[in-house]
Amino acid sequence: MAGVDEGGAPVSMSTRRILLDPSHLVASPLTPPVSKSDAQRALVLGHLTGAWPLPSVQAESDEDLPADVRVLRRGVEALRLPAGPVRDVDCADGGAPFRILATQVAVTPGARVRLTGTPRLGERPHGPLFTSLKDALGPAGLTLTEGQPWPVELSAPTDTSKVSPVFRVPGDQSSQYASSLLLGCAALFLRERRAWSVEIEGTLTSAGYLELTLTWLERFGFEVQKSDSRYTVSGYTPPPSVPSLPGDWSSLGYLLLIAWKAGGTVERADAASAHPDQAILRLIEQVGLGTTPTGPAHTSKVTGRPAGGLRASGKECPDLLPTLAALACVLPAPSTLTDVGILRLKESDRLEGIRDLVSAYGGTTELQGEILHLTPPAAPPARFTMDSRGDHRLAMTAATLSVLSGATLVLTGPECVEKSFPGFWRQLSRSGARISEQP
Ligand SMILES: O=C(O)C1=C[C@@H](OP(=O)(O)O)[C@@H](O)[C@H](O)C1
Ligand SMILES: C=C(OP(=O)(O)O)C(=O)O
Repeated sequence: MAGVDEGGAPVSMSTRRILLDPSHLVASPLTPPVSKSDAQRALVLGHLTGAWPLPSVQAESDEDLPADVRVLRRGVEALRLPAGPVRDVDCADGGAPFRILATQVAVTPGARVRLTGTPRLGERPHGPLFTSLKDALGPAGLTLTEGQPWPVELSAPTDTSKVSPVFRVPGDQSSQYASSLLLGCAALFLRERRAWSVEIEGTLTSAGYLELTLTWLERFGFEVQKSDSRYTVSGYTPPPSVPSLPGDWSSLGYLLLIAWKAGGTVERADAASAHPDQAILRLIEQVGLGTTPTGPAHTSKVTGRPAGGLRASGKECPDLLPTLAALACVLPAPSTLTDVGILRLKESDRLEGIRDLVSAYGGTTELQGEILHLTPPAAPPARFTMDSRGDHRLAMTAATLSVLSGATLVLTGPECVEKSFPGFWRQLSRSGARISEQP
């Protein structure tokens, strides 16, 4: 969770500091957690179609389960209780869990839920999703009230069969609005047996995540028709088996770079995954690094010598941009990140976070509209410091840069990795990085 210091600079609310010494790396196998984006979709669809508890989430050890997956599971459990008093669900820092749950509450007949979260989650944009829910389901009796910013309290209608079956939502701030509403359409289709649609207005950002939602709907047996910017859930046939969950490609982004540096391997790198961050494979190839399958299935090693700079877009893979910024800091030429505006709306202002990290490492950035030019330092520093601002991706990016460069890192607020990758520091230790608490 992020706050600001006396001078107004963003800082982590945590005062815990660690020192990371990357000078004794050893080749070892590194394993990512389950993908939180895949698991959240599968949990909702498992709940709707009778696959509960979801076997593939049950199979994960609780200590390795991303906090966002635990949030979503708690929310669904609240919806499965008999109708009764208002239930409280703390969404912590989870953007997707909060947005997905808001719609699921709204489409669960008679549900009454009070959602809360961190101050940062409260200030991230949610208005267009709420407006869409109220426009479509308000006439049936949905009420949605917002605190300042918490709690967000929803009371769902008991009968939605008379309203027009369409949600309209803008696509430019977050794909999560459309994904959340489409999962809502699946719930409404199952109950009413009539087609429900999401109409996306304007351009859609992070489009790969809406594709991921479509993939999961299809895996669970839903038929979804697409025409222009309208997605319609129009059929359901139970699938022969409940799909399993892949490892997380966002987390594999850090691990692939660490494994490259340490000469180790990554596991659970499933090329059949539909996660947008699998783009990391193509993006590292761009600069001369490549993966080779080795040993057991879904295990790879990374080899190569970087040549040139990289270019990547926040529209395609927003969550990889911090990771790629770390790689860009050790490349022999400047790099370019495009469509970076979306990064301001994440767990922290990640655009500012990336620029601060590059500068702490001795590099420079220049922002031209939506394009960030990044130039690595002529010589790497021996040591750099960073505050995670409570943002898991900034914490893991800073650690990755430390490993890639050999520079010692002093990091404030390391525990935020819980959100997507609770075992990150353990995995890093496996590759020989020495982590100690700082007074
Ligand atoms: O749907 C999802 O699971 C996600 C969508 C993306 O967000 P936006 O669509 O808000 O860019 C991504 O950044 C986030 O980590 C997870
Ligand atoms: C932005 C992220 O997640 P969310 O939007 O679900 O909080 C993320 O994990 O980087």
